[in-house]
Amino acid sequence: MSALLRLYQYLYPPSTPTKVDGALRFGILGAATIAPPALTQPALSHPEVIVRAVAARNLNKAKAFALKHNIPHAYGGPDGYQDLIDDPEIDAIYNPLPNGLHYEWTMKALSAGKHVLLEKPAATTVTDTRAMFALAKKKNLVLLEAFHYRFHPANIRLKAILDSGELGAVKSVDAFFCTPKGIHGNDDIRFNYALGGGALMDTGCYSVSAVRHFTSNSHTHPTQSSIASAQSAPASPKNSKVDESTTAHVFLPSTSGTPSTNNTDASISASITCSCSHPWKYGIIPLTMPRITLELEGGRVDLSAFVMPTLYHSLTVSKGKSARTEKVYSFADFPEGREGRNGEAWWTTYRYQLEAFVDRVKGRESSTGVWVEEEESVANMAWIEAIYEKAGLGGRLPSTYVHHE
Ligand SMILES: NC(=O)C1=CN([C@@H]2O[C@H](COP(=O)(O)OP(=O)(O)OC[C@H]3O[C@@H](n4cnc5c(N)ncnc54)[C@H](OP(=O)(O)O)[C@@H]3O)[C@@H](O)[C@H]2O)C=CC1
Ligand SMILES: O=C1OC[C@@H](O)[C@H](O)[C@H]1O
Repeated sequence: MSALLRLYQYLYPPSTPTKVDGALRFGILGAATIAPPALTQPALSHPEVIVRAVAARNLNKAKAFALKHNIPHAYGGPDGYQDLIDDPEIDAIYNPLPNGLHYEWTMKALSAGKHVLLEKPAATTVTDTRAMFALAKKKNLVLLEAFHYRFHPANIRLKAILDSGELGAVKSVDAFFCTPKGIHGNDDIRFNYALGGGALMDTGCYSVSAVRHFTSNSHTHPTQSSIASAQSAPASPKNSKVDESTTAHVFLPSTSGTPSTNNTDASISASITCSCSHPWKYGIIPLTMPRITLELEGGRVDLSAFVMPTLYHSLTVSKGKSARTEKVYSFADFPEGREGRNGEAWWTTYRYQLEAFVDRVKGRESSTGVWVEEEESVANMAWIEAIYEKAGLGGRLPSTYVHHE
């Protein structure tokens, strides 16, 4: 299937099934740019998902968004977000608010008994991240940090290749994800410190997540010696705590789950590059596509477009002079076949993620076999905090919201 056909089928899903009884009814907090690709579009092809309402600070904005995306209810005004959360016909909240508001509104949603699909990065601090998961646990609710890339078969296949031992132990990893200069305006949430902005928070959180996941260090926290170096370029002198770009070189233990105590030969060397304002090559070519490369004892693996593999990606395994390239758009592309796993080649990372989220809420085993656990979200935040400290920018502002349960 070609990239064009996948794009067409993404835009016009070949099946838009009738919603079943007991479908999960979502409410969206904010008429955010990411909400259509991450939720309303994937919901079209999911028989168990209904997007019931959207809330925006301005009611007219909410109504326009609702009309455009075929959402039956809109909330607005100063109480709009809370009204949406309190709607008894809503079971789950999608939270794509600015990072600095993730904690407050996730706590409020959980408090009201709603499951939460929470945009990345989970919050601005480790403490706030832990508190959200503690409340979810207490309330027996599902809370997922939306690291959508993890649910796509291309990334699942990459992890399977690494875990198979075919190439031996990982020696180093390099993860890159940037957005081109000018894509985000100066008033974008990404350049706002009070709202949890910064490149490491934005695209960098994927690279931090990916280097940890693919080296089997999902639960590993940083130690004093694990960040070898980190440099951040502030967005502007006025905006000196917001990084326009960050590069970091870190060490991860070569065995899963054992925190690194020093940068020994046994450590995996990882490099992370992110930017919200990456220069265009020759002024016209945006060299910003996400990519991850792992060097192992017996070869090398490259996955292009690891954050957005649906339209096109390339998973290349090189051993000495030989190389093979795999394309893994659905589980049917796995060498062993799909083995009862759901998915179509045109499904985006968000669609696979939605499948897993619904499975989890319904108490079913995930058909993607993937989940982003609480401890992974907490550890990711810890690495982000530690890299910012090393780069001299200090941590992000904790939320000022005080939750009373
Ligand atoms: N999973 C993914 O691929 C992506 C995830 N993201 C994540 O999603 C979140 C939103 O990103 P994005 O959609 O690009 O951002 P937008 O700026 O488009 O949306 C943010 C929403 O937050 C609301 N909001 C509430 N308070 C404020 C405030 N004080 N200032 C600005 N906005 C406010 C606005 O809602 P209202 O409509 O009420 O005015 C707005 O719609 C971030 O956490 C980001 O990291 C972003 C892009 C891709
Ligand atoms: O999560 C994201 O993915 C896509 C990027 O363009 C965006 O800046 C980031 O928020």
